[in-house]
Amino acid sequence: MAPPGPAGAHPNSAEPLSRRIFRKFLLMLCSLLTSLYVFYCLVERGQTLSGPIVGLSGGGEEAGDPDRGVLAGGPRELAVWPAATHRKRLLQLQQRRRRRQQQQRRPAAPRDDSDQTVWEEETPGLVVGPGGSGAGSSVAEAPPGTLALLLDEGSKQLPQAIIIGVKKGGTRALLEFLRVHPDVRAVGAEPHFFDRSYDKGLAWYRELMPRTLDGQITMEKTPSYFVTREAPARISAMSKDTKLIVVVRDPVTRAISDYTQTLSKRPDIPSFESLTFRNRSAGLIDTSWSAIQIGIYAKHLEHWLRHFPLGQMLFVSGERLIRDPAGELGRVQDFLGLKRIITDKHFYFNKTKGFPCLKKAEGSSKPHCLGKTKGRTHPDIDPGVVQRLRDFYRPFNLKFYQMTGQDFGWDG
Ligand SMILES: Nc1ncnc2c1ncn2[C@@H]1O[C@H](COP(=O)(O)OS(=O)(=O)O)[C@@H](OP(=O)(O)O)[C@H]1O
Repeated sequence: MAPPGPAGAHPNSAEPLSRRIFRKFLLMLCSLLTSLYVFYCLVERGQTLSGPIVGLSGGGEEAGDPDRGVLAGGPRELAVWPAATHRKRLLQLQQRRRRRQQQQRRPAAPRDDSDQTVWEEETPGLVVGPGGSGAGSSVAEAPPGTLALLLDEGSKQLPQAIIIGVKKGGTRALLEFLRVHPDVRAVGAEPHFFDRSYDKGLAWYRELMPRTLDGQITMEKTPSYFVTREAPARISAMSKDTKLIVVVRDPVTRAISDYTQTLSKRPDIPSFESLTFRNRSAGLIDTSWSAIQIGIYAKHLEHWLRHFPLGQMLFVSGERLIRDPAGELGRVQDFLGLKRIITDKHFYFNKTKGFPCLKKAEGSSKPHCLGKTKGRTHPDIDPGVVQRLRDFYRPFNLKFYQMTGQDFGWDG
Protein backbone atom coordinates (compact mmCIF):
# COMPACT_ATOMS: atom_id res chain seq x y z
CA MET A 1 0.00 0.00 0.00
CA ALA A 2 1.34 3.42 -0.97
CA PRO A 3 2.00 5.95 1.81
CA PRO A 4 -0.77 8.65 2.13
CA GLY A 5 0.10 12.00 0.46
CA PRO A 6 -0.28 15.48 1.96
CA ALA A 7 -3.90 16.78 2.42
CA GLY A 8 -5.34 18.16 -0.91
CA ALA A 9 -2.54 16.68 -2.99
CA HIS A 10 -3.27 15.68 -6.61
CA PRO A 11 -4.16 12.00 -7.01
CA ASN A 12 -1.36 11.76 -9.63
CA SER A 13 1.18 13.08 -7.24
CA ALA A 14 2.25 9.54 -6.85
CA GLU A 15 3.47 9.72 -10.52
CA PRO A 16 7.22 9.41 -10.78
CA LEU A 17 9.07 12.77 -10.94
CA SER A 18 10.72 12.03 -14.27
CA ARG A 19 7.34 11.37 -15.92
CA ARG A 20 5.91 14.65 -14.62
CA ILE A 21 8.92 16.57 -15.94
CA PHE A 22 8.54 14.82 -19.29
CA ARG A 23 4.81 15.78 -19.48
CA LYS A 24 5.62 19.41 -18.69
CA PHE A 25 8.36 19.43 -21.29
CA LEU A 26 5.96 18.04 -23.89
CA LEU A 27 3.40 20.73 -23.04
CA MET A 28 5.98 23.49 -23.36
CA LEU A 29 7.25 22.08 -26.63
CA CYS A 30 3.71 22.00 -28.04
CA SER A 31 3.06 25.64 -27.06
CA LEU A 32 6.41 26.68 -28.49
CA LEU A 33 5.69 24.93 -31.79
CA THR A 34 2.19 26.45 -31.92
CA SER A 35 3.58 29.94 -31.31
CA LEU A 36 6.23 29.41 -33.96
CA TYR A 37 3.59 28.27 -36.43
CA VAL A 38 1.36 31.29 -35.71
CA PHE A 39 4.35 33.62 -36.06
CA TYR A 40 5.35 31.99 -39.36
CA CYS A 41 1.81 32.40 -40.72
CA LEU A 42 1.76 36.07 -39.79
CA VAL A 43 5.09 36.71 -41.47
CA GLU A 44 3.99 34.84 -44.60
CA ARG A 45 0.78 36.85 -44.81
CA GLY A 46 2.62 40.09 -44.34
CA GLN A 47 5.02 39.29 -47.15
CA THR A 48 2.29 38.22 -49.57
CA LEU A 49 0.20 41.31 -49.02
CA SER A 50 2.61 44.09 -48.39
CA GLY A 51 6.18 42.87 -48.21
CA PRO A 52 7.64 43.97 -51.53
CA ILE A 53 5.20 46.84 -51.83
CA VAL A 54 5.92 48.38 -48.48
CA GLY A 55 9.58 47.63 -49.00
CA LEU A 56 9.57 49.48 -52.31
CA SER A 57 7.36 52.37 -51.46
CA GLY A 58 8.91 53.31 -48.19
CA GLY A 59 5.60 54.51 -46.88
CA GLY A 60 3.85 55.05 -50.14
CA GLU A 61 2.00 58.03 -51.52
CA GLU A 62 -1.18 55.98 -51.80
CA ALA A 63 -1.89 56.11 -48.11
CA GLY A 64 -5.12 57.93 -47.57
CA ASP A 65 -6.05 57.99 -51.23
CA PRO A 66 -9.52 56.49 -51.21
CA ASP A 67 -10.15 57.37 -54.82
CA ARG A 68 -8.10 54.51 -56.13
CA GLY A 69 -9.07 51.95 -53.50
CA VAL A 70 -5.41 51.35 -52.90
CA LEU A 71 -3.82 51.26 -49.49
CA ALA A 72 -6.60 53.34 -48.04
CA GLY A 73 -6.13 51.89 -44.59
CA GLY A 74 -4.64 48.91 -42.79
CA PRO A 75 -4.30 45.21 -43.51
CA ARG A 76 -7.93 44.77 -44.46
CA GLU A 77 -7.57 47.05 -47.47
CA LEU A 78 -4.32 45.33 -48.30
CA ALA A 79 -6.08 42.00 -48.30
CA VAL A 80 -8.76 43.34 -50.60
CA TRP A 81 -6.50 45.24 -53.02
CA PRO A 82 -3.19 43.40 -53.26
CA ALA A 83 -3.32 43.23 -57.08
CA ALA A 84 -4.22 46.88 -57.47
CA THR A 85 -1.46 47.91 -55.10
CA HIS A 86 1.08 45.77 -56.88
CA ARG A 87 -0.05 47.18 -60.20
CA LYS A 88 0.20 50.74 -58.96
CA ARG A 89 3.74 50.11 -57.74
CA LEU A 90 4.61 48.57 -61.09
CA LEU A 91 3.35 51.67 -62.77
CA GLN A 92 5.60 53.86 -60.70
CA LEU A 93 8.61 51.71 -61.45
CA GLN A 94 7.78 51.68 -65.12
CA GLN A 95 7.32 55.42 -65.10
CA ARG A 96 10.80 55.93 -63.76
CA ARG A 97 12.22 53.68 -66.42
CA ARG A 98 10.26 55.55 -69.06
CA ARG A 99 11.61 58.87 -67.83
CA ARG A 100 15.14 57.59 -68.22
CA GLN A 101 14.37 56.44 -71.79
CA GLN A 102 12.68 59.70 -72.67
CA GLN A 103 15.57 61.72 -71.34
CA GLN A 104 17.90 59.71 -73.58
CA ARG A 105 15.58 60.28 -76.56
CA ARG A 106 15.13 63.99 -76.00
CA PRO A 107 14.78 65.68 -79.40
CA ALA A 108 17.86 67.62 -80.44
CA ALA A 109 16.13 70.55 -82.13
CA PRO A 110 12.44 70.76 -81.27
CA ARG A 111 10.12 72.27 -83.88
CA ASP A 112 8.38 75.44 -82.87
CA ASP A 113 4.86 74.40 -83.85
CA SER A 114 4.24 71.90 -81.09
CA ASP A 115 4.67 71.65 -77.38
CA GLN A 116 7.57 69.20 -77.67
CA THR A 117 9.83 71.77 -76.15
CA VAL A 118 7.77 71.96 -73.01
CA TRP A 119 6.43 68.50 -72.43
CA GLU A 120 9.24 67.67 -70.08
CA GLU A 121 8.61 70.65 -67.93
CA GLU A 122 4.98 69.66 -67.84
CA THR A 123 5.46 66.00 -67.21
CA PRO A 124 5.22 65.62 -63.47
CA GLY A 125 8.13 64.26 -61.54
CA LEU A 126 10.55 64.20 -64.44
CA VAL A 127 13.13 66.19 -62.59
CA VAL A 128 13.91 64.04 -59.61
CA GLY A 129 16.03 65.65 -56.95
CA PRO A 130 18.54 63.85 -54.77
CA GLY A 131 15.81 62.52 -52.54
CA GLY A 132 13.66 61.71 -55.52
CA SER A 133 9.93 61.48 -55.65
CA GLY A 134 8.14 58.75 -53.76
CA ALA A 135 8.56 56.44 -56.70
CA GLY A 136 12.14 57.42 -57.34
CA SER A 137 13.50 56.82 -53.90
CA SER A 138 11.52 53.62 -53.55
CA VAL A 139 13.22 52.07 -56.57
CA ALA A 140 16.59 52.52 -54.97
CA GLU A 141 15.40 50.56 -51.96
CA ALA A 142 14.04 47.60 -53.91
CA PRO A 143 15.82 44.27 -53.65
CA PRO A 144 17.66 43.81 -56.97
CA GLY A 145 15.88 40.59 -57.91
CA THR A 146 12.46 42.05 -57.33
CA LEU A 147 13.34 45.17 -59.24
CA ALA A 148 14.54 43.29 -62.30
CA LEU A 149 11.41 41.19 -62.25
CA LEU A 150 9.18 44.21 -61.97
CA LEU A 151 10.96 46.22 -64.63
CA ASP A 152 10.65 43.41 -67.14
CA GLU A 153 6.90 43.22 -66.82
CA GLY A 154 4.61 44.46 -69.55
CA SER A 155 5.26 45.10 -73.20
CA LYS A 156 5.16 47.97 -75.65
CA GLN A 157 1.99 48.22 -77.70
CA LEU A 158 0.89 50.47 -80.51
CA PRO A 159 -1.58 53.03 -79.18
CA GLN A 160 -5.20 52.00 -78.98
CA ALA A 161 -6.26 55.63 -78.54
CA ILE A 162 -4.77 58.85 -79.90
CA ILE A 163 -5.46 62.50 -79.14
CA ILE A 164 -5.26 63.75 -82.73
CA GLY A 165 -5.96 67.44 -82.14
CA VAL A 166 -6.45 70.22 -82.21
CA LYS A 167 -3.37 72.33 -81.73
CA LYS A 168 -3.92 74.75 -78.79
CA GLY A 169 -7.20 73.01 -77.98
CA GLY A 170 -6.12 71.78 -74.54
CA THR A 171 -4.53 68.50 -75.66
CA ARG A 172 -1.74 68.58 -73.08
CA ALA A 173 -4.17 69.17 -70.24
CA LEU A 174 -6.31 66.24 -71.37
CA LEU A 175 -3.34 63.87 -71.66
CA GLU A 176 -1.87 64.89 -68.29
CA PHE A 177 -5.25 64.44 -66.61
CA LEU A 178 -5.79 61.04 -68.26
CA ARG A 179 -2.41 59.80 -67.16
CA VAL A 180 -3.64 59.87 -63.59
CA HIS A 181 -5.75 56.84 -64.49
CA PRO A 182 -3.96 53.61 -63.51
CA ASP A 183 -5.07 51.96 -66.76
CA VAL A 184 -3.68 54.66 -69.04
CA ARG A 185 -0.05 54.76 -70.12
CA ALA A 186 1.01 57.53 -72.45
CA VAL A 187 4.14 58.76 -74.12
CA GLY A 188 5.04 62.24 -72.84
CA ALA A 189 6.44 63.87 -75.99
CA GLU A 190 4.51 64.22 -79.22
CA PRO A 191 5.73 61.38 -81.48
CA HIS A 192 4.61 63.06 -84.77
CA PHE A 193 4.72 59.62 -86.37
CA PHE A 194 1.75 59.87 -88.74
CA ASP A 195 2.78 63.28 -90.06
CA ARG A 196 6.58 63.56 -89.94
CA SER A 197 8.11 60.15 -89.26
CA TYR A 198 5.85 57.66 -91.03
CA ASP A 199 8.75 56.32 -93.09
CA LYS A 200 10.42 55.11 -89.89
CA GLY A 201 7.84 52.36 -89.64
CA LEU A 202 5.51 50.97 -86.99
CA ALA A 203 8.29 49.15 -85.12
CA TRP A 204 10.01 52.50 -84.50
CA TYR A 205 6.71 54.01 -83.39
CA ARG A 206 5.95 51.13 -81.02
CA GLU A 207 9.38 51.48 -79.47
CA LEU A 208 8.46 55.02 -78.36
CA MET A 209 5.55 53.72 -76.32
CA PRO A 210 5.68 52.97 -72.60
CA ARG A 211 5.33 49.39 -71.43
CA THR A 212 1.84 48.35 -70.50
CA LEU A 213 0.31 45.52 -68.52
CA ASP A 214 -2.80 43.61 -69.60
CA GLY A 215 -5.85 45.83 -69.58
CA GLN A 216 -3.92 49.10 -69.81
CA ILE A 217 -4.41 51.48 -72.72
CA THR A 218 -1.46 52.96 -74.61
CA MET A 219 -1.96 56.56 -75.72
CA GLU A 220 -0.16 59.41 -77.40
CA LYS A 221 -1.07 62.92 -78.46
CA THR A 222 0.03 64.78 -81.56
CA PRO A 223 -2.36 67.66 -82.34
CA SER A 224 -1.13 68.17 -85.89
CA TYR A 225 -2.59 64.80 -86.98
CA PHE A 226 -6.05 66.37 -87.18
CA VAL A 227 -4.98 68.60 -90.08
CA THR A 228 -2.66 66.10 -91.80
CA ARG A 229 -4.25 64.74 -94.96
CA GLU A 230 -2.48 61.37 -94.80
CA ALA A 231 -3.07 60.77 -91.08
CA PRO A 232 -6.57 59.19 -91.23
CA ALA A 233 -5.56 56.53 -93.78
CA ARG A 234 -2.29 55.85 -91.98
CA ILE A 235 -3.89 55.45 -88.56
CA SER A 236 -6.59 53.25 -90.06
CA ALA A 237 -3.88 51.10 -91.68
CA MET A 238 -2.30 50.64 -88.24
CA SER A 239 -5.66 49.66 -86.75
CA LYS A 240 -9.21 50.37 -87.86
CA ASP A 241 -10.20 50.17 -84.19
CA THR A 242 -8.05 53.07 -83.01
CA LYS A 243 -10.07 55.44 -80.84
CA LEU A 244 -9.62 59.07 -81.77
CA ILE A 245 -10.02 62.03 -79.44
CA VAL A 246 -10.23 65.62 -80.65
CA VAL A 247 -10.11 68.51 -78.20
CA VAL A 248 -11.76 71.44 -79.93
CA ARG A 249 -11.85 75.07 -78.87
CA ASP A 250 -13.48 78.22 -80.22
CA PRO A 251 -11.53 78.62 -83.50
CA VAL A 252 -11.07 82.36 -82.99
CA THR A 253 -9.51 81.97 -79.53
CA ARG A 254 -7.57 79.00 -80.85
CA ALA A 255 -6.11 81.12 -83.67
CA ILE A 256 -5.09 83.83 -81.21
CA SER A 257 -3.54 81.21 -78.92
CA ASP A 258 -1.62 79.76 -81.87
CA TYR A 259 -0.38 83.21 -82.82
CA THR A 260 0.61 83.92 -79.19
CA GLN A 261 2.76 80.79 -79.17
CA THR A 262 4.56 81.80 -82.37
CA LEU A 263 4.98 85.36 -81.07
CA SER A 264 6.62 84.06 -77.89
CA LYS A 265 9.31 82.41 -80.03
CA ARG A 266 9.58 85.02 -82.78
CA PRO A 267 8.65 88.44 -81.36
CA ASP A 268 9.31 90.14 -84.71
CA ILE A 269 6.43 88.55 -86.64
CA PRO A 270 3.71 90.83 -88.12
CA SER A 271 0.59 91.61 -86.11
CA PHE A 272 -2.26 89.10 -85.83
CA GLU A 273 -4.51 91.56 -87.64
CA SER A 274 -2.24 91.84 -90.66
CA LEU A 275 -1.69 88.07 -90.90
CA THR A 276 -5.43 87.40 -90.75
CA PHE A 277 -6.28 89.11 -94.04
CA ARG A 278 -5.30 88.46 -97.59
CA ASN A 279 -6.90 91.80 -98.36
CA ARG A 280 -7.86 93.77 -95.28
CA SER A 281 -9.97 96.46 -96.96
CA ALA A 282 -11.97 93.78 -98.76
CA GLY A 283 -12.20 91.79 -95.52
CA LEU A 284 -10.76 88.74 -97.29
CA ILE A 285 -9.49 86.18 -94.78
CA ASP A 286 -6.19 84.43 -95.50
CA THR A 287 -7.20 80.79 -95.16
CA SER A 288 -3.71 79.67 -96.11
CA TRP A 289 -2.41 80.94 -92.75
CA SER A 290 -2.29 77.83 -90.58
CA ALA A 291 -3.60 79.69 -87.52
CA ILE A 292 -6.83 80.30 -89.46
CA GLN A 293 -6.89 77.07 -91.44
CA ILE A 294 -6.70 74.71 -88.46
CA GLY A 295 -9.96 76.14 -87.07
CA ILE A 296 -12.07 75.08 -90.05
CA TYR A 297 -12.89 71.90 -88.15
CA ALA A 298 -15.71 70.69 -90.43
CA LYS A 299 -13.36 70.50 -93.43
CA HIS A 300 -10.73 68.46 -91.58
CA LEU A 301 -13.34 66.18 -90.05
CA GLU A 302 -14.61 65.23 -93.52
CA HIS A 303 -11.28 63.52 -94.22
CA TRP A 304 -11.42 61.53 -90.98
CA LEU A 305 -14.96 60.37 -91.61
CA ARG A 306 -13.83 58.72 -94.83
CA HIS A 307 -11.75 56.33 -92.73
CA PHE A 308 -13.41 56.18 -89.31
CA PRO A 309 -17.02 56.00 -88.17
CA LEU A 310 -18.16 58.95 -86.06
CA GLY A 311 -18.68 56.64 -83.08
CA GLN A 312 -14.95 55.98 -82.96
CA MET A 313 -14.25 59.67 -82.44
CA LEU A 314 -14.78 61.70 -79.30
CA PHE A 315 -14.97 65.47 -79.37
CA VAL A 316 -13.91 67.11 -76.15
CA SER A 317 -14.79 70.72 -75.49
CA GLY A 318 -11.63 72.68 -74.69
CA GLU A 319 -13.77 75.23 -72.85
CA ARG A 320 -15.49 72.61 -70.67
CA LEU A 321 -12.14 70.97 -70.01
CA ILE A 322 -11.22 74.20 -68.19
CA ARG A 323 -14.64 74.86 -66.60
CA ASP A 324 -15.42 71.28 -65.58
CA PRO A 325 -12.42 69.00 -66.08
CA ALA A 326 -13.96 66.10 -64.15
CA GLY A 327 -17.10 66.24 -66.33
CA GLU A 328 -15.10 66.05 -69.56
CA LEU A 329 -12.81 63.38 -68.11
CA GLY A 330 -15.91 61.36 -67.25
CA ARG A 331 -16.91 61.33 -70.92
CA VAL A 332 -13.39 60.44 -72.02
CA GLN A 333 -13.13 57.55 -69.54
CA ASP A 334 -16.48 56.18 -70.76
CA PHE A 335 -15.36 56.48 -74.37
CA LEU A 336 -12.15 54.59 -73.62
CA GLY A 337 -14.05 51.90 -71.73
CA LEU A 338 -12.29 52.82 -68.50
CA LYS A 339 -13.67 52.77 -65.00
CA ARG A 340 -14.50 56.33 -63.92
CA ILE A 341 -11.60 56.79 -61.55
CA ILE A 342 -10.70 60.40 -62.35
CA THR A 343 -13.33 62.54 -60.64
CA ASP A 344 -13.65 66.07 -59.27
CA LYS A 345 -11.67 64.90 -56.23
CA HIS A 346 -8.56 64.93 -58.43
CA PHE A 347 -8.74 68.62 -59.34
CA TYR A 348 -8.48 71.99 -57.69
CA PHE A 349 -8.67 75.45 -59.19
CA ASN A 350 -5.36 77.27 -58.92
CA LYS A 351 -6.17 80.99 -58.69
CA THR A 352 -2.65 82.10 -59.59
CA LYS A 353 -2.56 79.92 -62.69
CA GLY A 354 -6.21 80.62 -63.48
CA PHE A 355 -6.74 76.99 -64.50
CA PRO A 356 -7.68 73.68 -62.95
CA CYS A 357 -4.69 71.70 -61.73
CA LEU A 358 -4.17 68.18 -60.44
CA LYS A 359 -4.05 67.57 -56.70
CA LYS A 360 -1.64 64.72 -57.43
CA ALA A 361 -0.04 64.11 -60.79
CA GLU A 362 0.80 60.65 -62.13
CA GLY A 363 3.45 59.03 -59.98
CA SER A 364 3.60 61.95 -57.60
CA SER A 365 1.92 63.05 -54.42
CA LYS A 366 2.34 66.75 -55.17
CA PRO A 367 -0.12 69.19 -56.77
CA HIS A 368 0.61 69.82 -60.41
CA CYS A 369 -0.35 72.59 -62.83
CA LEU A 370 0.67 72.68 -66.47
CA GLY A 371 3.77 74.73 -67.30
CA LYS A 372 3.96 78.41 -68.11
CA THR A 373 3.54 77.84 -71.84
CA LYS A 374 -0.02 76.67 -71.19
CA GLY A 375 -2.42 79.44 -70.30
CA ARG A 376 -0.44 82.33 -71.78
CA THR A 377 -1.83 85.85 -71.75
CA HIS A 378 -3.08 86.65 -75.25
CA PRO A 379 -2.40 90.03 -76.90
CA ASP A 380 -5.35 92.38 -77.39
CA ILE A 381 -6.74 91.96 -80.89
CA ASP A 382 -8.75 94.60 -82.75
CA PRO A 383 -12.42 93.77 -81.89
CA GLY A 384 -13.41 94.43 -85.53
CA VAL A 385 -10.99 91.73 -86.67
CA VAL A 386 -12.28 89.33 -84.03
CA GLN A 387 -15.84 89.97 -85.24
CA ARG A 388 -14.85 89.39 -88.87
CA LEU A 389 -13.29 86.08 -87.86
CA ARG A 390 -16.42 85.09 -85.93
CA ASP A 391 -18.48 85.74 -89.06
CA PHE A 392 -16.02 83.76 -91.13
CA TYR A 393 -16.08 80.70 -88.87
CA ARG A 394 -19.84 80.65 -88.12
CA PRO A 395 -20.97 78.50 -91.08
CA PHE A 396 -18.10 76.07 -90.56
CA ASN A 397 -18.90 75.83 -86.86
CA LEU A 398 -22.58 75.11 -87.56
CA LYS A 399 -21.57 72.41 -90.01
CA PHE A 400 -19.23 70.97 -87.40
CA TYR A 401 -22.04 70.94 -84.79
CA GLN A 402 -24.23 69.06 -87.27
CA MET A 403 -21.56 66.55 -88.12
CA THR A 404 -20.70 65.78 -84.50
CA GLY A 405 -24.20 66.19 -83.06
CA GLN A 406 -22.74 68.55 -80.44
CA ASP A 407 -23.22 72.30 -80.01
CA PHE A 408 -19.98 73.73 -78.65
CA GLY A 409 -21.56 77.13 -78.08
CA TRP A 410 -18.99 79.26 -79.92
CA ASP A 411 -21.62 81.23 -81.78
CA GLY A 412 -23.64 82.80 -79.02
N1 LIG B 1 -5.68 72.95 -66.93
C1 LIG B 1 -5.11 73.71 -67.86
N2 LIG B 1 -3.97 74.37 -67.60
C2 LIG B 1 -3.41 75.12 -68.56
N3 LIG B 1 -3.89 75.28 -69.81
C3 LIG B 1 -5.02 74.62 -70.11
C4 LIG B 1 -5.68 73.82 -69.15
N4 LIG B 1 -6.78 73.30 -69.73
C5 LIG B 1 -6.82 73.76 -70.97
N5 LIG B 1 -5.75 74.57 -71.21
C6 LIG B 1 -5.52 75.25 -72.47
O1 LIG B 1 -4.61 74.47 -73.23
C7 LIG B 1 -4.12 75.36 -74.24
C8 LIG B 1 -2.91 74.73 -74.90
O2 LIG B 1 -3.42 73.69 -75.70
P1 LIG B 1 -2.56 72.44 -76.12
O3 LIG B 1 -2.01 71.77 -74.94
O4 LIG B 1 -3.40 71.62 -77.02
O5 LIG B 1 -1.39 73.13 -76.93
S1 LIG B 1 -0.37 72.43 -77.96
O6 LIG B 1 -1.04 72.31 -79.24
O7 LIG B 1 0.00 71.13 -77.42
O8 LIG B 1 0.77 73.36 -78.04
C9 LIG B 1 -3.83 76.64 -73.46
O9 LIG B 1 -3.94 77.70 -74.36
P2 LIG B 1 -3.47 79.18 -74.03
O10 LIG B 1 -4.37 79.65 -72.91
O11 LIG B 1 -3.68 79.97 -75.25
O12 LIG B 1 -2.03 79.12 -73.61
C10 LIG B 1 -4.90 76.64 -72.38
O13 LIG B 1 -5.90 77.57 -72.58
